[in-house]
Amino acid sequence: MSADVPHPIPAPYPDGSLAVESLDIEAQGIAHRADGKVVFIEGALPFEQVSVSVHRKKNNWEAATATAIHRESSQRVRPGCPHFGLHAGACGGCKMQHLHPSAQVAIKQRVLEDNLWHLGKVKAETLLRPIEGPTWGYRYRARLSVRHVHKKGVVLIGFHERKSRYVADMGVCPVLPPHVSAMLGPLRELIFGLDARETCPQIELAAGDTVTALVLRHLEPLSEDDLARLRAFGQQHGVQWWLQAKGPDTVRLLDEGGEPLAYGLPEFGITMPFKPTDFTQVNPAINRVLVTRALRLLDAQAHERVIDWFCGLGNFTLPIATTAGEVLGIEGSETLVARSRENLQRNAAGRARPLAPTRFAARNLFEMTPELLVADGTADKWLVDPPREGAFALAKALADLHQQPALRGDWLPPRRIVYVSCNPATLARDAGLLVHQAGYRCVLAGAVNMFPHTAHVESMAVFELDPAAVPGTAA
Ligand SMILES: C[S@@+](CC[C@H](N)C(=O)[O-])C[C@H]1O[C@@H](n2cnc3c(N)ncnc32)[C@H](O)[C@@H]1O
Ligand code: SF4
Repeated sequence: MSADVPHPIPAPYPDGSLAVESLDIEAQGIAHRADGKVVFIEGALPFEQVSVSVHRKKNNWEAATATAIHRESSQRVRPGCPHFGLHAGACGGCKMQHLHPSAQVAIKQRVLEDNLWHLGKVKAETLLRPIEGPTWGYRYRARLSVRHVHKKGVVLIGFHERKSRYVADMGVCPVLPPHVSAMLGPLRELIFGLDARETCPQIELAAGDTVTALVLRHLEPLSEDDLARLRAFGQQHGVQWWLQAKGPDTVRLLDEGGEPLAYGLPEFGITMPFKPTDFTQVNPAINRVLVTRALRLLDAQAHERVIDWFCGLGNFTLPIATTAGEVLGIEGSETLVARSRENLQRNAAGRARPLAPTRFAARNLFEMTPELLVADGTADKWLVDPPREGAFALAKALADLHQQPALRGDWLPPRRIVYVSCNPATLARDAGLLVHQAGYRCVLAGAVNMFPHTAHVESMAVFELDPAAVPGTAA
């Protein structure tokens, strides 16, 4: 737990109730006792006066739950989902539905700034306006657990309950697309009616712009009757069934044919077909804004070479190829690299302005070295979009090359880096390396509300090379 405490600290009230000062990213209110002890309070919001019940005590902090709210925050709103709450059995999928969405975004922005400063000793010169989108019906990807509860004679399909491995009893889920939320009841009935209802532990949702795919994980072969039940459900609800017998490589379509799963980036005239287990961004509306903003910040020119690190299936690479002179996309998964090559071919045809020459390569980027970086060649600009672990080896190789010019030869570092992050802690760590050891300035940073109502913080930051740091790199 960490507390970001503004000063002066409001005193507790004489009746023992507490004055809530701020909120942490787990949506716990933060207050102080008279002796300075920090209290993390579930269900409390900043500027509220609350009574609490303490359930954990340490020397310098306590964990508590709000039992009464004596003065309510103007940012408190009615949760939009009946399964949201603090009680046992409440769904653990969302943490902040009781807080106005704009206040949620403000917290995420502050978490980003705090991380940059505390972990990287970096302060962005300018803060980007946070990227916001729809707060409901946004979640086009989800992994739902399935349990047959004998005692109750039901099948549950949902996220886990708060702080528990039990599956929440979810009748609806307003963060899922409305047609998927409406399908949860019939889906429970379908699985309950399967011969294999004991051996299907998970359903994965992957929705594209027009196709909704469900991947059924099954531990035993499915009977012909079960396959017929799945087909009938698919036809009735407009669902494309995929089956997964073992690992992700075993995923296959139940019935070949039909429209491919795909999402569009219409601003760039690009369509991206994908398989339901490929990495795609969870929130397609935010993804469109994210890609457009990243491209605007990158500002790739026709004479420039750009490298897209951790490129996935080419979500940024192909849009970059609409303006840049040459693009290289590098990614760890061979499957995604193969898919990105197919997507390049598919999108290259029939364009008024041809896509720039674009290559893809598969490589483990956690093992990047200065030598490998030099071998990838000079690029004017980089787009970096790593997984939660961040891009430490990449930033470290850049720092090593900065500090040991003899390793560089003719190679030059990128003048600009647009870094898209799904973990502010690793972004801050990498930003610290870039700014303090590789000759960059952090010129912009801002939060991206990819997952409204959750504690998840996406963000982006832009780094500019100080031309004085490396001769020959002025724009
Ligand atoms: C946040 S996703 C971004 C993908 C893509 N830029 C997009 O927007 O869809 C991170 C990507 O990093 C890839 N990845 C994870 N670990 C990796 C590694 N060690 N080396 C290279 N790529 C890796 C994942 O396969 C995934 O495609
Ligand atoms: S994940 Fe869905 S069901 Fe769970 S609280 Fe959020 S909106 Fe409700």
